[in-house]
Amino acid sequence: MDPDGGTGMRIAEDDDSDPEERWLVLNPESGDGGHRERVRRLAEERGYTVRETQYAGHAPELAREAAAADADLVAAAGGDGTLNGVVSGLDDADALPRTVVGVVPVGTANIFADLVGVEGVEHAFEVLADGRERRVDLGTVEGGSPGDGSAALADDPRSGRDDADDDDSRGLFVLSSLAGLPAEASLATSSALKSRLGTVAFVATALREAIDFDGIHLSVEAVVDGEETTWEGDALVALVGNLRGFGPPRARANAEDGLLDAVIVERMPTRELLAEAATGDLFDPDADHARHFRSTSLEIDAANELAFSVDGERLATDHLSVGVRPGVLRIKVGPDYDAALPNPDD
Ligand SMILES: Nc1ncnc2c1ncn2[C@@H]1O[C@H](COP(=O)(O)OP(=O)(O)OP(=O)(O)O)[C@@H](O)[C@H]1O
Repeated sequence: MDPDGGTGMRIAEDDDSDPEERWLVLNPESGDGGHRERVRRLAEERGYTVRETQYAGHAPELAREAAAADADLVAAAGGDGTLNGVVSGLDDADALPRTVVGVVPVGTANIFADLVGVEGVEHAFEVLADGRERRVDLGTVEGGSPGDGSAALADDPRSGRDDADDDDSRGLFVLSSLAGLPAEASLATSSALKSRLGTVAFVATALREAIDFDGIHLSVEAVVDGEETTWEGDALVALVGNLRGFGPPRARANAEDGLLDAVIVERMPTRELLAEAATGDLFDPDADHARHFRSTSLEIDAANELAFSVDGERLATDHLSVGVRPGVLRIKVGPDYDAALPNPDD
């Protein structure tokens, strides 16, 4: 028998499956908070189910709701923290393979959106409708000894999770995890300052201002090309990037290579610090005081508990295991994504 039975059933089925289930998780507090009505209106006009975060740490729960509703597309309207929350919630629900993620940049710095070629709110909705899908890596972090409760991603009560205790010290990152001076400064500094200076300028400025920073004593083990590499010493910064624009283009992490880019800026005499910060060489892998590893996993041990910034959220621990899950995040990107992607061989 003709599978359509001559009734046009096939067409009807296609029609049923055609409308994508689109969700938008909207953080009304991101950035200057003035975007709420506009973003909601743009989303509702386009058929999105809109859910607003009511408190810090709510985004993962809303993303799990979206997954339970079989959403095909979940957009995060906020900054990098909101995107991280959405991705984490979808991962909790094992929904990453069947869900495309997007970002509507209304946060303070919107680093991820910039790096995937999303230029603003209206543009974000165009990209969500017509943009290409790419599969990018996700970074993973685990702090402290598993289950010892010594570390927690702040502001993330992971409400509604049965396994909250076990997972408190674990997390994902789409951008980077960093410790040291910029993390301390970034976690402590107002959004307004960050927004005024932009990330790289902010880091350089923080470094210039904080010449008294004592550094952090770290030992790092990284697996590079299957071989273990170690580094121990006093660092100003330890940065593990998945997709991040620190340093010159060749040092920028490529989120599609299955590798993490770690840069350690060693503690250095003040005069040299000022000179390198002024010329923007601080994160150049060829600079005297920088060490660069392209690696699949890292173990970072600190002498004392440190504040790591994981996509801008705080994780306090004295031991961080960092890993990568290649190509697990399906993301909508803008036309300039390829230009923003580094060529690691440049
Ligand atoms: N309704 C809410 N009230 C208070 N805090 C919230 C609320 N919803 C989310 N948050 C918190 O807001 C923070 C995330 O902010 P997000 O990173 O999205 O924006 P931002 O900090 O303005 O921007 P960026 O990360 O780009 O600098 C998270 O710590 C999250 O838990």
